[in-house]
Amino acid sequence: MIDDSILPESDTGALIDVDNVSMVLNGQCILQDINVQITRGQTVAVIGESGCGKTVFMKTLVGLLNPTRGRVRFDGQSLGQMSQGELTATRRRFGFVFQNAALFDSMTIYENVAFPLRQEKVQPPESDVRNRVMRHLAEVGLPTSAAAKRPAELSGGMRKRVGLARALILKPELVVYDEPTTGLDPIMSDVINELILDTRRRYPVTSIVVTHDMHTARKVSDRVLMFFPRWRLEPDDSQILFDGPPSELENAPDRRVRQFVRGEAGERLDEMTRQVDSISG
Ligand SMILES: Nc1ncnc2c1ncn2[C@@H]1O[C@H](COP(=O)(O)OP(=O)(O)OP(=O)(O)O)[C@@H](O)[C@H]1O
Repeated sequence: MIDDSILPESDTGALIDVDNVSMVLNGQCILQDINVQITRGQTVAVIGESGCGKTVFMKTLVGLLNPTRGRVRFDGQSLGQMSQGELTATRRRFGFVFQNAALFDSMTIYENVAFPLRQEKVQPPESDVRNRVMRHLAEVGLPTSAAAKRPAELSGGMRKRVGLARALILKPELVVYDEPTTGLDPIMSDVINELILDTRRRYPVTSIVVTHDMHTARKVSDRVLMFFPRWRLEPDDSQILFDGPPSELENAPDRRVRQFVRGEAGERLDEMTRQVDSISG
């Protein structure tokens, strides 16, 4: 890994500045020369076929993975140059909504939502914790009676809403949603989409939404990034095939983008058939 302190400072004013990032994992180049600036208040959907590097990109953005090359800056500060303490403090400005909600099974819903508050250096009084937990549960449309339950007693959609309440309780500046609607029926998916929009209406949060759900990408985002697997590109091709508003996806100049958003396999089917043929001899 190169020392990013030797790179010239050029603050772009973006909340997140992904500056020429490449990532090699197990000898395979997953991300190459990625440049993305995300301004405060934007909701960015990250789309692309399975294995193209969406999750690796998202983890690099929040400092869970260190890029092999380049740097990521949050609010002008390079994540790679932060001490562990600074990184932990910065991550407290992020909220994570995980695909499977990632709740603690042994804790009640109340304690799950209160969890980030319990990690604060200065513990707020219990009456304050209670007010905040109950308000956040109400904001995601969960009844008061849910507070005493355990995650196993709730439906998948309810658990996702608990995960959202927990992610928002510290009023994060950045919220990262990992497949927020996967596994939900269309109505519950739309409830989650509305909650994402509602959160943005309530305060100027910046959001990254990694999703396979084109309805979600179109509905909640004001910007879409479409990644393509690095190994299927020519060396000089950009790995981001689309960067623009969702309204322009349908008529994107790149055929691969149009095929993806319409759910058409196109030549991918031929490619896969050829791969199977070559394996089977
Ligand atoms: N920690 C890791 N170590 C080694 N390889 C990894 C690691 N994480 C991801 N990869 C590889 O990086 C590639 C991209 O993975 P990633 O999870 O980012 O894809 P994705 O676009 O999020 O896919 P999906 O939509 O299926 O979740 C895959 O080939 C994966 O095997």
